[in-house]
Amino acid sequence: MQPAARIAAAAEILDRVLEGEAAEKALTSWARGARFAGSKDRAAIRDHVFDALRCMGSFAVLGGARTGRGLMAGMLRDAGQDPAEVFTGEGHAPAPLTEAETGQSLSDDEAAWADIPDWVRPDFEASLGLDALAVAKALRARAPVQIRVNRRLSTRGALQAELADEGITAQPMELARAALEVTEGARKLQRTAAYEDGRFEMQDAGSQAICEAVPVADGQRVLDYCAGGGGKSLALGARAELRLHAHDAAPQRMKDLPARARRAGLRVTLLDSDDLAAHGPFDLVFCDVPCSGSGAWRRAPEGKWRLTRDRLEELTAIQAQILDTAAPLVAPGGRLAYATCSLFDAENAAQIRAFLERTPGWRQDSERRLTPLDGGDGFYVSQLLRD
Ligand SMILES: C[S@@+](CC[C@H](N)C(=O)[O-])C[C@H]1O[C@@H](n2cnc3c(N)ncnc32)[C@H](O)[C@@H]1O
Repeated sequence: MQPAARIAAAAEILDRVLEGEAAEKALTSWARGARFAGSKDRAAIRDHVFDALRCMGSFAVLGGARTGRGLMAGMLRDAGQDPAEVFTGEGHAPAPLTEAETGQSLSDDEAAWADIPDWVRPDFEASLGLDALAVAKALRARAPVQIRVNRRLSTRGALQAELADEGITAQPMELARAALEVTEGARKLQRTAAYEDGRFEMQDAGSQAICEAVPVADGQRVLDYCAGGGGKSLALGARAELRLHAHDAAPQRMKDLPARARRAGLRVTLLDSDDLAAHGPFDLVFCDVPCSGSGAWRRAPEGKWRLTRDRLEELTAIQAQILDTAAPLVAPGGRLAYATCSLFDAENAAQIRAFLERTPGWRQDSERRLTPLDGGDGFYVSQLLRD
């Protein structure tokens, strides 16, 4: 496909996303009806769609409309290209832009704020303080690809060399001891023997860093209370001989975890809600709670535009309830790690303050907040100790 035809396809897919269809679904159904598109075409179209979702506010202004065409015209203008050169109507190129589709220019700062929904901005600025504008700018860019070396089975140096043999370039990161950032060949990662054999996992370095911040020791009984696919379980289990247990309110989310754990050389016991108390108490309960996902808006940009004030309030209520339910599962002297991939105080420090106020017998041991300025996604972890 010509570059202009890819832009036309992305515009068509974006129109469906703007009507409410999930981006992944819209991309898949488009690809099904477009057998002529090769893997490079599909990857380029996907990049256009996700770039537009990350920068939907600014691209709509630059392109003159919050439509698939407007967003694509805005994307081209943002990159310093004249959209008229692409919107020619020739072959499979999109039709020429109309007068109504003339966009306005934006400064870098204005573009960054246009890409934070208006209702979010006050909380965003209050939570991030002097970093707010820089973080808003960082959220406009694609997320880097980062992996976690499974230090049970390899080292960063050995894995770096192994990946280099497959044409994949990766650099060690400071943010986490097991993190590598992949700068070339990322699309090949999940087809390598190193991946098949569990020598690395796909995991953002911020996510790794908050797991590394939590101390673990051989023999400890550990519960990953909101385990989902098990990213945190696997990261914790790679560091010590733990008795690992995983739970999720939606148990089907853990369906791949036993196989993932086996590949990583670990064993995890899956627990239903009714079995938790019988298997407790635990030395460590890790609560990677459902949240706004604002720290990961580079990776999952649809969430930024779909989040509402009501949903944020619902999430903070669920988080409080998880803290209240998980805390009694911690043994006396044990630890509860509360983690989010949110940038908002309401889901982070304020949530912990409220828990400590209503729950005697607990104190905060430490707290860490990361933003995309640290090199990975935004994350928060508070570690609480039970008397
Ligand atoms: C942030 S995700 C977990 C991601 C996972 N820990 C990982 O690293 O791959 C949050 C998870 O919490 C689960 N969840 C939602 N409400 C819950 C509740 N009340 N109790 C336990 N888990 C819950 C969701 O089903 C979801 O899988």
